[in-house]
Amino acid sequence: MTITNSNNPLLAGLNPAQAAAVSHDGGPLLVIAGAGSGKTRVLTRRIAYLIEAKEVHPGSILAITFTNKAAAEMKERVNELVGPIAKSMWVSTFHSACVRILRNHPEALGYRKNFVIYDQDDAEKLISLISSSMGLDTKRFPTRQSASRISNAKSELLGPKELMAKATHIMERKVAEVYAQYQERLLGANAMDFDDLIYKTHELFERYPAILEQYQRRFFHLLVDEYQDTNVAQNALVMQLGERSRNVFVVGDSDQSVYGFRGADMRNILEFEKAFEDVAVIKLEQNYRSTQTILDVANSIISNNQYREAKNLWTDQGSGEKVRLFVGDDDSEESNFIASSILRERETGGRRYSDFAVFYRINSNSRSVEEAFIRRGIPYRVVGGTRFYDRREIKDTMSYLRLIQNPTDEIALRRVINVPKRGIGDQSIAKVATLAAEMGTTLVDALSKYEAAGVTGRAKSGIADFLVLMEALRGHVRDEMPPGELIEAFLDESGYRSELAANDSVDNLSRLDNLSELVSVASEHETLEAFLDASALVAQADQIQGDDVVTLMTVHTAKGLEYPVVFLTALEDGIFPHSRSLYEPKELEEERRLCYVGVTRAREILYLTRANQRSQYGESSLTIPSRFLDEIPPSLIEDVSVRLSYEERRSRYLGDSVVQSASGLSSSTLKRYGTTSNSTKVDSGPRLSVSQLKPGIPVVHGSWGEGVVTAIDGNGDNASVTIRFSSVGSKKLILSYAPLKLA
Ligand SMILES: Nc1ncnc2c1ncn2[C@@H]1O[C@H](COP(=O)(O)OP(=O)(O)OP(=O)(O)O)[C@@H](O)[C@H]1O
Ligand SMILES: [Mg+2]
Repeated sequence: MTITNSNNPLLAGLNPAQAAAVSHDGGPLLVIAGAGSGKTRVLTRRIAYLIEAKEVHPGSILAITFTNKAAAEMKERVNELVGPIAKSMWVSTFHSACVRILRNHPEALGYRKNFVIYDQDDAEKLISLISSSMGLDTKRFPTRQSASRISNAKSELLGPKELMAKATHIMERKVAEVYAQYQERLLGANAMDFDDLIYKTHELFERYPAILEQYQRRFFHLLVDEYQDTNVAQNALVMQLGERSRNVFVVGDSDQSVYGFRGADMRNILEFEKAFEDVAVIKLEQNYRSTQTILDVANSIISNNQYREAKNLWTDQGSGEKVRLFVGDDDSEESNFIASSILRERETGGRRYSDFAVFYRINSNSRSVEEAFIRRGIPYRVVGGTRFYDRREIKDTMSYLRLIQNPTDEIALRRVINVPKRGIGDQSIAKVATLAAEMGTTLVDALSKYEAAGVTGRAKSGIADFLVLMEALRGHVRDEMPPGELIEAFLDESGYRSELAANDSVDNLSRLDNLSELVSVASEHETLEAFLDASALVAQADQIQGDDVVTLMTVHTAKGLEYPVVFLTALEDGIFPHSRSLYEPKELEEERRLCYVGVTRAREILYLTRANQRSQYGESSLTIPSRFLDEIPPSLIEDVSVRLSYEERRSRYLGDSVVQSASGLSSSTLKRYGTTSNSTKVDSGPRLSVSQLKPGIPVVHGSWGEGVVTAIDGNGDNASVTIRFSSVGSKKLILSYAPLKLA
C-alpha cells in the first residue's frame, strides 16, 4: 500500500512503514530491512524531509554512504528536491568525511596540513621496507599478511601497544613491532593510510573533547546507509558523533553483512539497540525491486543461516519468470552462454547492454567472460579491474604530485627518484638511507646531503638534478598553478613526456593518452590538495558509469545496486562458497549472505550458471556444484542447459575443425539463441618459448588479438609474460599455456 499524501509530497510514493521512518520525530532510529525494501530511498527522503519539513539547515547533516558514487547520487537527488542549498550538506563515505575533518586539525595529531594518503600499494611498500630492515623472513612474514593484520587492528581500534599486549606468540609480536615502526614511518612521511583516516579521526575526538563537541554540534543529524558493514572503528565514530544529539538514523540489513574479513561486524546492529535504549526500530518487508520468484530464491538460500533473525521479503509485483540455471561443460561454454543470452535478449527482448550485470565471486573468474564478450563484440566494463590510478604512468605522476605537496613522503620519493632515469641506483639510495638512520632524520632530509652520504658518479648529478626539479615544481605550487597545468609542467620539465614520446610504441602512446586523461581530471579541481584527496578516495564501485555496456564485477562490489538481468556465475563449491569457508561455519554463513546479495540485485531475470570443468591457474579440473544451488526448491528453477549429443561432444573434444562453432555451443543452441560466432578459438598448437620473446615484440593472442610484450619473468614452464593488448590492456600470462603466436 502506498500513501499519496497531497499535503506532503515528501512522503508521496512511500508505504506506511517507509513514511514513518522518513517522518520520524528525532532520536535514534534503526531501519532494519531486507534487500530492495527501500532503505536507501528512505534515507534519501529523510534528508529532504529534514530540510524541507523540519527546516533543518543542510549544513548540519552528515550522511554516510558506501561509495562516493552513491554519495553523489544522493546529493543529486536531494538537490532536485530542495535545490542548491543541498551543497552545504556533507554526504560522503566514512573515509571522505574523515579526510575533511582531519585536514582541519592535523597538528593535533602531530601531522602537517599537507599530509598525503597512502593506498594499499604504498602501504605494502612501506611495510616491506620495514620488514626487511628488521631482518624478517618474507616467507614467514609475507608483506600482504602483515599489512592485513595491521589493517584489521586499526579497524578494531587497536594501536601497536594493544596489538602487542594481545600477541600470544612470536609471530604476532613481530607483526606488532612492524606495526609500531610503520606508524612512526607514516608520521615521519606525513602520510596516513586508508585505515588511519578512520582510526585517527577517532583518536582526534577521543583526545580532544572540545573538537569532538564542535562536530557534535555541527552535525546535528547523522545518517548511515549499509550500516551492517560498518566496522568497529567506524561504528565508534558514529557513536562519538551521535552521542550528544542522539539523532542517529541508520539503515541496514544483517543478511547483507559481507565484509567480515575487513573487520565489518554485523553485531553493530545489535549493539546499536543496546547503546541507544530508546531506539525506534522500523522493519520494512515489502520489496520493490525483484519478482516474487527471485525473492523466494533469496529467502530459501538465506534461511539456511543459523545466526539470523527470520524475515520474509515479499512483493506485489507478481511471480515473474523462473530463475534460469545453466550448466556448461566448461567455463568457456558457460561464458559463451552468457554472451549469447545477452545478445539474444538485446535483439528480441528490447534490452540495452547496460541492463545486464555479470557477477563472480573471485576476480579471476572475469577472464573467461571477457574473452567471450570480446569475441562477440559485446561492450563491457570490469569494475574493480586494474584501476586507472594503479597504472604505472599514473602512479608515477601521482607520486610526483604527492612529493611536491609533501616533501617528506618517503614511498613517493623512492618510486620516482630515478624516474625518468637519472642514474640513481639502489646502492646510492641505500647510502642515503644509512646516513638518514645515522642522523635520525628522514630519507628526504638526508637526500640533500648526498655528498656526505658518499654518493658518487652519475648518481651525484642525478640527485642534484632531481632536487632542482622538485624545487622548481614546488615553486609552481607557490605561484598557485592549478593542478592540471602543474601536471603538464611536470611532464615537460622532468623529461617524463619526452622519454615516452621517444619511442612511439602502442604502449607508450596509450600511456600518453592516459596522462592527458589525468590532466583533464585534475583540471576539475582548484588545488593540488583537493585533487590528491579526491583521487585517493576513488572507490572501486565508483568506476560504474552510465554508458551502454554490460557491467562485470565481484558480488562484493554489487552491494546496493540493481539490474534488470543478473548472471550469478561459477556457482561451484570451492569458488562460491569460497574454498576457505567450506569448513568454517561462520565463514560459510558469510558466503551465503554474499550469495543473497547477488541474487537480490536482479529485478526481472536471474541466471545462475556453473560449469562441470573449470580451468584455473592454467589447469582444468572437475567441479562440484555449489551447495547454495541445492538450497533452492527445484520448482523455482528452469534448467536451460543444453545437452550436447554424443556426436557433438565427441567432435568438440577431437578438434575445432570438425565443429564450425568454436563457441562451445552446439549449432542447435546457436540457432536457438539466434547468434553465430566469428571466434578465433584458441588452438592447442605449440606455445612460444622465452627465447622467442623480448619486450617490444608484437604478438597475437587467440582471444585478445594483437599486443606487445612488455615484460618476461622466470623461465621454462614457469615463465610468465606481460603483454599490453590494444583490446584489454595489460595482462600477465603463463607462457606455456598462453595461446600466443608472433605477429
Ligand atoms: N515505496 C516504493 N514505491 C516504489 N518503488 C520503491 C519504493 N521503495 C523503494 N522503491 C524502489 O525499489 C528499489 C529498491 O530500493 P532501495 O535501493 O532503496 O532498497 P534498499 O533496501 O536500499 O536495497 P539494498 O538492500 O539492496 O541496498 C529502488 O529501485 C527503489 O526506487
Ligand atoms: Mg540500499
